[in-house]
Amino acid sequence: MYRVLITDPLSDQGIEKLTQAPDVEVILNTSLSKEELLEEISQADALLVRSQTKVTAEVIQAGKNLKAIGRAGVGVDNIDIPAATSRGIIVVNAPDGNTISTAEHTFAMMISLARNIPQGYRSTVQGKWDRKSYVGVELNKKTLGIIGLGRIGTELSKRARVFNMNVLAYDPYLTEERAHKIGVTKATLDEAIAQSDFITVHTPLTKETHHLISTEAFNQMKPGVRLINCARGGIIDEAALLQAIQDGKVAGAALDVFETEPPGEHPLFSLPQVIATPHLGASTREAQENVAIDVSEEILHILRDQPFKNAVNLPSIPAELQEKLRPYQILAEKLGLFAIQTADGALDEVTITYSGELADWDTAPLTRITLKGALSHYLSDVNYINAPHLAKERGVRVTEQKISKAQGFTNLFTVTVKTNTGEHQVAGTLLNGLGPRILKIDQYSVDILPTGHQLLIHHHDRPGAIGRVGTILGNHDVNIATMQVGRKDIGGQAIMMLTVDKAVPEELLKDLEKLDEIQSVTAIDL
Ligand SMILES: NC(=O)c1ccc[n+]([C@@H]2O[C@H](COP(=O)([O-])OP(=O)(O)OC[C@H]3O[C@@H](n4cnc5c(N)ncnc54)[C@H](O)[C@@H]3O)[C@@H](O)[C@H]2O)c1
Ligand SMILES: O=C(O)CC[C@@H](O)C(=O)O
Repeated sequence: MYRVLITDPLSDQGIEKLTQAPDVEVILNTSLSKEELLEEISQADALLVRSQTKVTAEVIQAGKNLKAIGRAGVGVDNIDIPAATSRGIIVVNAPDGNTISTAEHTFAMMISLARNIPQGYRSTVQGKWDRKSYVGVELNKKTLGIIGLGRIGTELSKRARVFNMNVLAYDPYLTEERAHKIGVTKATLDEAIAQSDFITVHTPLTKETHHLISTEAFNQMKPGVRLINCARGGIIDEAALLQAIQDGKVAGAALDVFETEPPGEHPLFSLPQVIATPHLGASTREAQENVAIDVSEEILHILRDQPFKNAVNLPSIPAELQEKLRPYQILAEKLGLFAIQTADGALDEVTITYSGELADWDTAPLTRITLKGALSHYLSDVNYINAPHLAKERGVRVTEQKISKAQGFTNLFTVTVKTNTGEHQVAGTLLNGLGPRILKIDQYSVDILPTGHQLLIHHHDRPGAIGRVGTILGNHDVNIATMQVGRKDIGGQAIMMLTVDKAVPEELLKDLEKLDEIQSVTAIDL
């Protein structure tokens, strides 16, 4: 039974997938103290939040069984992603479900700002009939600068065009072709800032976007410009905005998000030109249901080891590629684990060479899995999420190579591990209908199923060597399931590769090493 802890209010219908799943126990508690959260998370397999719960490194550390953190929404700034990644916990969000709601809210904020609707409402319900103070401006023929033309920015641009606005869009990833298709003018940041009557930001909050709109930007703006932020507090510098409104440069601002939330008695609220909502962008019945459904499905898929798509701390893999790569996963992991066990010393480098059809695909997911296989020999808490991070932390270089020819096979997968004592290579393939096989250990050809307990013996090719090895295994009551021998030259260097029915005891290895013709013996567990 998987325990899924939900600590922020989510739509009841949205989480039905979880509450009705026979293999899931949902613990719903939206008023946990920090201590209670640390206690509850220690039992949970997954955590589901909106933006209220701060999923800090301490919380993540306490989640001993935690496999996934789901964010019902887009922004994951309340989750310590590096801490989750280094613990191998998958973080998923629901990036699509609240796009329309947030674009509509932004549009509502822009119209409210243009027409002083909140100010007019307040005055009217106070019994006044003040029509002079609230003269607004039309959106028609005005220029709207959109900073960040992602999902929400794009939806907003469609609505702005219907209102006959000229849309200037700045986004480092925006191409002329896409701008043309959407019907906006691609602009530089300076152009969007200097030429717009309304400016709205729709980027994530990052190092680059923190205070992207600050004093320098306000200085470049048209007098009478109006600003909207329904993305993240901190993209607009609030102190600089306050000054720009007081200086008369900015005619108004509509804010749904703040540098600190809740903002309390913010100095901006004393200005009549500022309108505000309490982070309501995604607060619609539809959006909340959508994001809760999306993230619940993702959590279920992760827990059940099924494909999922919205991981924030993993590169996204198209479903078609996932299907192609799936059969190679066992081969990748086993080759990594096999290769590392053939090597002594501290691991410096892992090189994965993809040949044949593999060379044409994005093999990054397989590289992660191979690395997971290799590192799991040393580390207990490694998985394919944290494997690259753990390798980097330990100074292990990881490289991929691609070769179109696969030596007569449809595909060939070679793992080379370099340690401070030498270099070892193991190659394998996926045989159609037969599954994974190890085909080469260093320069020796073999044909082994990558599973179970193996013994790799380097020896001199001498008569009787195989018999003596067999006798020692028999003396230790270890049954040989399969045996293969490979050699370079008659009477030269050779290997024996044995699959045995149980783990090889240490004394057996010592007895084998005593034989004259044996150079090295390695027990390999796959
Ligand atoms: N107010 C709310 O309730 C609410 C609801 C949903 C989303 N959001 C926030 O809205 C923002 C946008 O969400 P989205 O779903 O459109 O995200 P998105 O990822 O689809 O779009 C973000 C865009 O910003 C662009 N970008 C990144 N850095 C940039 C930079 N330095 N300059 C210009 N553009 C840059 C990216 O290229 C991308 O196109 C996020 O911050 C999200 O957290 C707020
Ligand atoms: O949960 C919310 O209401 C806020 C969501 C929003 O900020 C997001 O990033 O998706």
